[in-house]
Amino acid sequence: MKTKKNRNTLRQSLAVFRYSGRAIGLVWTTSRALTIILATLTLVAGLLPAAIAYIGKLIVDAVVLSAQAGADGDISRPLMYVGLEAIAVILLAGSQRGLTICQSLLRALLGQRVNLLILEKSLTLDLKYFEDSEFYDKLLNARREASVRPLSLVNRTFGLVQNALSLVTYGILLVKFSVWAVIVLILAAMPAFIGETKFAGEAFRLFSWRAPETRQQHYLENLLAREDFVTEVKLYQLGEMLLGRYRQLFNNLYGEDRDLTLRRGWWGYLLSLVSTTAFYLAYGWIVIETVLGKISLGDMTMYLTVFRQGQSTFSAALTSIGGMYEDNLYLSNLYDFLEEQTPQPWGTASKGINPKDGIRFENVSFTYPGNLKPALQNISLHLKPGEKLAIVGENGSGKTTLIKLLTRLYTPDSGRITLDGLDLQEWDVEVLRRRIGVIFQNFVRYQFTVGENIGVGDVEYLEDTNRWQKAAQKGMAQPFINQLPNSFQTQLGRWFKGGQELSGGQWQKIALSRAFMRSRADILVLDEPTSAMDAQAEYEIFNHFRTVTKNQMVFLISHRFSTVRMADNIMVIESGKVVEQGTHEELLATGGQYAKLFLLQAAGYQ
Ligand SMILES: Nc1ncnc2c1ncn2[C@@H]1O[C@H](COP(=O)(O)OP(=O)(O)OP(=O)(O)O)[C@@H](O)[C@H]1O
Repeated sequence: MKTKKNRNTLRQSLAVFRYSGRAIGLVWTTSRALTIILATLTLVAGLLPAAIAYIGKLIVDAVVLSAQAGADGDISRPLMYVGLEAIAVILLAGSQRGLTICQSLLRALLGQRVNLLILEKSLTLDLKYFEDSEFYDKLLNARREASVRPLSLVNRTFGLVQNALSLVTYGILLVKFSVWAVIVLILAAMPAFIGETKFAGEAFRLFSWRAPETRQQHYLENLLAREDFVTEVKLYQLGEMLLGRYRQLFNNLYGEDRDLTLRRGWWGYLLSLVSTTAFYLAYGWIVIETVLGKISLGDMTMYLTVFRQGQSTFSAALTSIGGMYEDNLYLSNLYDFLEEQTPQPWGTASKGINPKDGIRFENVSFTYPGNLKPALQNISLHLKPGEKLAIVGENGSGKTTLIKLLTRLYTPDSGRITLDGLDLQEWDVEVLRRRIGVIFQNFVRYQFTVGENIGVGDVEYLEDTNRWQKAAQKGMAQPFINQLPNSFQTQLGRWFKGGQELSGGQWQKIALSRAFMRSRADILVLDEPTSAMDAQAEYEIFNHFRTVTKNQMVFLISHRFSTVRMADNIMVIESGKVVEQGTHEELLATGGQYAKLFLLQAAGYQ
């Protein structure tokens, strides 16, 4: 039982090195040359202190010998040793300076590398991961300190190797004095070593548990300090309440921090007393042996150096281990994130079986992860090339979800969606997405120029001013863009110098133009494209709609019936199910849900 416990404690302590290998691997792949230099300098810096201590002994012994010989004494030998020590000290200083330079260079390279790894991984992940709070915690943990922790671990690992080398060589020098002294010193060092690893582990667990609270804190900071929230925070007078929550979170976290810091400091001090006492007992022993004439003055000088430096090397090693554990555990978070399972490999098809078939939904059902109620149930529809479909339904009926399935942001739980006769899953997702132009309700307002805000609709032509203009014309954005100070070159948003803010409707025109920018796309998805536009703009879009989307299949979601009428076919959904389908005239004639809502809205205008 006891041995098992001991083994566990040992394993826990050795876990310090679990991620060191990976961190070194990361450094190795980041810059081989720097890793080799770092390793070499570490070796030199680790071995030289013992060599210097030994030369010190040679100096004293040679001096004593020469002094005893009086006037005939040999002065050249002690002086040669002094020269040798000077060279060793110069080398040591050089290697330490070299280590600092390597670390500075690596800091920049490694920070960039790890950040890139994290961002590249984020790109491969499905939308569902970003809606999952646990995943966010992982992402936050990985991104927090991504630029410093890996290098810190490498520095500490190498630092520890350097300290260990020094301690081992000190040990070798000391063995000559007494094996027992070495054994006692090692045993006396163990409690401090184990204590340090234990507290460092605790610090990490605290750090991981806290991810949700830290995320809440970041969120509150954002609410209080970002321009998109500030209007509402001021007008609803939320400032004090939000600050109160922020303070409360800090106080809770600080309480835990303070406890751990105090315990760690107190125990660290107590346990290090054990090793210090052992050190000084051994030191006293050496003094006695010298007085008794059992060892030379040179030996005593050497042991004196070994003890002084051994003590400080040992505490440096302990500090390294303490920090290393935290770095290590940070890396475990990072790898947790990087090794998050990516979705199964996507299909590879770039062409369908029957290009004239268009899009079909066959009995498609879908429930969001974590929800009980399906968002869509048994949806079937068919859209031939060039046809326009409007989807109508009350809030939460499943319209946007249908679009998310079509754009393959989510995968149906049952049934299938085909494009040109081929299941969406079989399509190469890049090819598929190139065929779709889309504007969502919560489109992104990039803090870029007007032109780029439209250009992002087709990154291949991001900077193509001709295409910007054509898209802006289709999206009804051209007239107001012409009035902006720098036309298409006007910087938008307030984050960067000279940025202009647009109105809600103007932004929507930019977003609509962005969808039209994807002129090669034959599927256009418009989720509430005109909800913020004035009546005139909407009327004009309505008039030109058929011409500008002539060859495109269009999915149009709108609560405005004036817009809905643009479509060939209208589908009414309720609680995730299709309840009516037909042309505007057909649905009016049926006198169902559509007719009811249409008449309701029309009555509002009379
Ligand atoms: N990311 C999500 N995770 C979990 N549930 C979701 C998510 N998005 C939507 N839902 C749920 O799925 C249902 C359908 O939502 P959807 O966004 O498709 O509605 P909608 O018809 O587009 O509504 P609106 O007219 O308000 O835009 C709703 O009950 C909603 O609560």
